[in-house]
Amino acid sequence: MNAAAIRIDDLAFRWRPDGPLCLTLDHLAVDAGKSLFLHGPSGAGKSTLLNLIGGVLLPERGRIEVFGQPLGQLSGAGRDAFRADHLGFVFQQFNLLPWLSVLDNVLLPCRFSRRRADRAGDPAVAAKRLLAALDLDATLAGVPAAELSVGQQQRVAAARALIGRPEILIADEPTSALDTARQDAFIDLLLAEAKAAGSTVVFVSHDERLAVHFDQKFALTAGVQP
Ligand SMILES: Nc1ncnc2c1ncn2[C@@H]1O[C@H](COP(=O)(O)OP(=O)(O)OP(=O)(O)O)[C@@H](O)[C@H]1O
Repeated sequence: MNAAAIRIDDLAFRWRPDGPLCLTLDHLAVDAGKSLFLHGPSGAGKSTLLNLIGGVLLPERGRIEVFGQPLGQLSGAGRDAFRADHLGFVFQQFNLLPWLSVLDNVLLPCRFSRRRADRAGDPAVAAKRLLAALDLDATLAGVPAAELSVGQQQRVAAARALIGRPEILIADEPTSALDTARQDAFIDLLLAEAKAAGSTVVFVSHDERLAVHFDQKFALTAGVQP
């Protein structure tokens, strides 16, 4: 059995057909249930690579498989459904819907994916459990996301990414707004919940100090050859 959750071979990506190469990568594999720390300087292509793994972007060359599914073999709609079913995202700016309550933000993936809703069991119960596990006060569940502090938004974004136990959890610099002690505490909570959910983690940061929390690390370097 192929235990790789993510497998990338011979990848090349450019934003415009006549533009420079943005990213090249010979090989990267992450085993199921493991955590990968992806680092590199600003502009090295970290967010671009996450979008390739999520099937939001397609490479010019190469192969990306997620749990044995080559993303390039799926249609656009197929990749959207695959992403909703199997991947949870924590974005750098969290991307919460400000007018929705904390609880409704966490429940969003269950609206877009029947599979995520089924795997959550009772989604509202699962959402409240995740919020508690991520140290968010239960009294905030009904509060609009717009009224939260940055640290609270981050925990809601993490709960939203984890609901319905996605096979892959992707986090793009989710700690950059926090001080060092709170970064470490948040990463520990995130990894503990990902482990409980059985999720494979890809975590991006330019701050290599954070690598100690993860099973595996991979560096992207800026400036690939055209
Ligand atoms: N939508 C886009 N269209 C064209 N070029 C883009 C687009 N998004 C990013 N780029 C370019 O691709 C390169 C890689 O960007 P990317 O955001 O992936 O880097 P990063 O390593 O995540 O950087 P950071 O740490 O600053 O977030 C940069 O040169 C950037 O200017």
